[in-house]
Amino acid sequence: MAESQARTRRSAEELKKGRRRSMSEFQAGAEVLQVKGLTGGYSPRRPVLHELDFTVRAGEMMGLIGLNGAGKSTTVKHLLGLMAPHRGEVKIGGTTLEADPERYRGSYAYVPEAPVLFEELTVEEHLRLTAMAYGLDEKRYAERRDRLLEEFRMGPKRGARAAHLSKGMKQKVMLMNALLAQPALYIIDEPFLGLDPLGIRSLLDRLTEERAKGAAILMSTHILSTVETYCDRFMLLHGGRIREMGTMDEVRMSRGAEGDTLEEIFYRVVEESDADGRGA
Ligand SMILES: Nc1ncnc2c1ncn2[C@@H]1O[C@H](COP(=O)(O)OP(=O)(O)OP(=O)(O)O)[C@@H](O)[C@H]1O
Repeated sequence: MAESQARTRRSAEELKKGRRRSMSEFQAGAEVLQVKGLTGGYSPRRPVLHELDFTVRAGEMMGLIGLNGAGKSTTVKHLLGLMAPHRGEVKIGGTTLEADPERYRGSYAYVPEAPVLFEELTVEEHLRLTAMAYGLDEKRYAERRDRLLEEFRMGPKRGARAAHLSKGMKQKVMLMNALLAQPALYIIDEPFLGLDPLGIRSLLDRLTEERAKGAAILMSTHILSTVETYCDRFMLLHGGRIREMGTMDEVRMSRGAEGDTLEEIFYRVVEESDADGRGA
């Protein structure tokens, strides 16, 4: 146990080196994520992403959708700074990764599709680690922790080690960590995998609340009905290109597709893109 606490402290110190930017530092509507001309991928000779241009503003939820292999995860890897652009740039919190790595990394929380946890740490130790890393004071930490444990129905598991949690519970810990930190930008990859219906509802309610408080949210998912209901705007990637972007109304209007669902628009865009030879 002492060893796990020491590890918690060490990891927190590592994370704390950065200057964290919370969403309260951003004006409503400010462009928290700015992507300009991003061309990138795994080999400079064969880019996967082509000239992506988009922003996510404070107080906005953007859905990132596309078929398997469209380039969603590759886009996210570029945003996280795990891959360098071949051309173009990515700014988070007003800075590129090169210009100010600490501020850049401190401005977002990332929730991956597959949970990444310390097997030996308990649920509560994970939350405490995040609180230490983001410099939360004890009072605020305790308030947010208790609320999240209740909302995600994880109270009974607060003392359980990650190794002993179910798949969905592990995912909940990742989400609770992000929500505890309250960053300027949430980058969330397929958040609903493994969550039960109550967990999905809690997450959507909380994301809606965070957005109302000024958070910017980029959410990649295959659940189109959720994008249609909850996201302010969406971008549809196909073959590493943005083939549609905007609000549902904007896209319907520009395509003359009044009354169409996102699913109908999605199929049409994919068919058109394949027909003109620019598909995946
Ligand atoms: N590590 C890698 N090395 C080389 N190419 C890769 C690698 N990972 C993905 N790719 C390729 O990049 C392209 C985009 O893949 P990506 O994982 O970004 O798709 P995605 O939209 O996230 O798909 P999914 O919905 O299946 O998660 C695909 O052609 C894929 O084969």
